[in-house]
Amino acid sequence: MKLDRKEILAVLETISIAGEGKNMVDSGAVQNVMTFGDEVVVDLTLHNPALHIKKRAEVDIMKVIHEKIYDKAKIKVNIKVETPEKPEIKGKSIPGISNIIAVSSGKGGVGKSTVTANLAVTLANMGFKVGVLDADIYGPSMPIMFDVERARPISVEVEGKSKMKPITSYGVEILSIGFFTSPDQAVIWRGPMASKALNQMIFDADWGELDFLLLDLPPGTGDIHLSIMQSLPITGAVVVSTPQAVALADAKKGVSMFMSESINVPVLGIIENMAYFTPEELPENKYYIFGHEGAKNLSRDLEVPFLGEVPIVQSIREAGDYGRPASLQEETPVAEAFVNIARNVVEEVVKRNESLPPTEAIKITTMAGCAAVKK
Ligand SMILES: Nc1ncnc2c1ncn2[C@@H]1O[C@H](COP(=O)(O)OP(=O)(O)OP(=O)(O)O)[C@@H](O)[C@H]1O
Repeated sequence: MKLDRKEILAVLETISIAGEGKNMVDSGAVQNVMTFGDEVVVDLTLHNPALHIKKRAEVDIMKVIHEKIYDKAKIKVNIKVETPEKPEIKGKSIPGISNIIAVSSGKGGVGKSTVTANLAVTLANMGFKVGVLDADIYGPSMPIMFDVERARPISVEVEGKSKMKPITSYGVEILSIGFFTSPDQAVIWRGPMASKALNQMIFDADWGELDFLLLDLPPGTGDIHLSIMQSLPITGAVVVSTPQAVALADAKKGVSMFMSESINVPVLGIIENMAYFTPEELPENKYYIFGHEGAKNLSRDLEVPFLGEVPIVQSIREAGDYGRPASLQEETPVAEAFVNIARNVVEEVVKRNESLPPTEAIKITTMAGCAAVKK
């Protein structure tokens, strides 16, 4: 059987590289196709070094040729990765902080702060050094969730400089924008103001050595996020969503914000909160009141890892209000859910650090009209 190069190109025009809109021929990913009898060699250039994207491209090419042209074709796919020059500036390195993980949600109220607090204590219990920076300027909730509402960070002298000392609770170092405002005071933060305050809480604080600094972002995808990501070298982002369609639509926007070319923060994965309701006394009974596996399906569609699910449990809400994250109650389904999520997050961070260079603070180049960015 003699394979025809043009026919091969035509079928490759029906598939695309994950995360790219155009088909792989029009996008320029297919550099060359050669045929020798029943053999095909496809040279592919990708811009994303992620292993799963390479694998998926290879599998798709083989499948489409086998299915549509010749089922016994011998196919070889040569993949070259060319990372495009990114519009990034070197971020100030933060001595001692190994990984900054932004926890975000497209929609408010989906449990982003609850997930951040529980993930933090779980990681700390696993032996990691963990900090939480509560950047939720619209409603900082870490002081309540960690029962340190009245605490005020003190200033300490570090190498001749005065630094803010984070508050420690349940083995986690915490700084919150809420420590500097009174609970009933409405503070209107503009992007640059908030990012200045956050910068101080990162660079002028005595965090010590941290394996993970979790950043509890405000909900949404506003210019405040761009300001924050412009000034901090974020390792990766985690997106929290509930399963219902309205939340998923916003989570999708959140993921695409991080993945957009101008922001380019790796998405470590999606966490499904309030995945199902389970009565404490009957943990086997699951009621999918907000829909079934919505966030899991979204992560499959967007080709980002699914990091795990958290049920709706009364004790999670009570523990949040009481100021002792629910996952501290060991050997409960909630604690197990967070151990699973924490393991997946660590695994994704390790993978990310192996496959990509350190994230630098991002210079936003396409922000015409955005109040947060001074040109
Ligand atoms: N899995 C859960 N089970 C029960 N209650 C939960 C769960 N997750 C969150 N909650 C509760 O839902 C409420 C909102 O959660 P949380 O404040 O974490 O949301 P958020 O997404 O951070 O909100 P915001 O938009 O203010 O940032 C809280 O009362 C919290 O205790």
